[in-house]
Amino acid sequence: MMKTKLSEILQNFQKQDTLFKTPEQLLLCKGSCKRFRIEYNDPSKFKDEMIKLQQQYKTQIMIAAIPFDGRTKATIIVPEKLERYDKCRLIMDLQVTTHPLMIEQSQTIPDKEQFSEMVRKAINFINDQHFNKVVLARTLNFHLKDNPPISSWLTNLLYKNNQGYIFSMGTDDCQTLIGASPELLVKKDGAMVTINPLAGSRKQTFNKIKDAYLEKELLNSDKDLYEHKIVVDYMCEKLHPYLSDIEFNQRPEILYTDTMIHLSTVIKGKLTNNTMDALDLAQLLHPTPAICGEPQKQSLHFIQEIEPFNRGFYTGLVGYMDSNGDGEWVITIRCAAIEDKKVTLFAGAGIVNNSVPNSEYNEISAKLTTMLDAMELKE
Ligand SMILES: C=C(O[C@@H]1C=C(C(=O)O)C=C[C@H]1O)C(=O)O
Repeated sequence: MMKTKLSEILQNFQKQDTLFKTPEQLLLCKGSCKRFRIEYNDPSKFKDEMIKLQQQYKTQIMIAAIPFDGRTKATIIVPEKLERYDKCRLIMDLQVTTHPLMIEQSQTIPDKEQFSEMVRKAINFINDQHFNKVVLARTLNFHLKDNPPISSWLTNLLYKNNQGYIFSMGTDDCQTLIGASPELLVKKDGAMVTINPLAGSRKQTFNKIKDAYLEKELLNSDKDLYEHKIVVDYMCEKLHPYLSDIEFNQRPEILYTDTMIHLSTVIKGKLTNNTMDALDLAQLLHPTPAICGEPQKQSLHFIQEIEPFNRGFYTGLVGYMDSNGDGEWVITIRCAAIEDKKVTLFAGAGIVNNSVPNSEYNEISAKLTTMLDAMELKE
């Protein structure tokens, strides 16, 4: 079997190219592709557009980035030439690359005080029974002196996140979306459907004894188990009409990322309705309470009102679908949006009635480290 070095694949990777790596395979589109920006006000219209493009260009695989909400257009990539590598064909020969950055300006939006105020407001709304959970986010903004070294950052993300879903995609002529998400929203492979919600988090300490303690603490924390259960219950309720033989453990498991420890539940089932494709399933679930809230409508409205920025692609979806309707969609977290020399990092945390503003702020700082580490920066 011919093997390929990952370092060779990444050579000359440009900000407009597309890479999507799952734990099993890597999709790559270097050079020419067709890129479409499509309104996302109405998910079913977006779906129609995607199918139309698939038929028009007779393409095997389409890659797309779907925004958090209708304020941002989605991006569909129709590759002219797509390379697909199975994991077993890849030689993981990457090394951390160092690329010192000159930062002209940096800013946290919202700042600590504003964020704490947002959390307190959310808790008031929860106590007044407007919703049970809401996910609030913050951003870290950098203005660089030079063009961002995207291929170095991508190399570092790939090096450090062996288990995750790594992506870099030109979402517009001058925009790039890059990140390493640990969260699979949905995978469809024939009739088999897998979803893997995460919710409930601790910052990894990299000390075995302390991390083992944190694992235990997470697995026994009523607050985190409740946050997690809200997501699992929502997923099961949404999928129930379309899946049979739904299987999952009643108690969540532990999942490690490069920086975090999460509660995780793998849910598997068999599609009973063979007209549903991977995008239908993703749109059925998005936005989940792992990144929005519960109930969806009220928490979404709260987020749109209170967060002092537009999430754009953050907490949206990135993934692919093939001409059989199979594909994988992951939640766009642990990511950055790059526009020329401006880089915006995003992260969020689930708020429930007994959340503590300072802990949520720190949890977000920990989540931001995935991108900061790749950029060799500190908050
Ligand atoms: C919202 C984010 O992460 C989500 C929120 C989590 C939580 O609140 O515990 C855990 C994983 C993700 O579902 C993020 O990383 O930005």
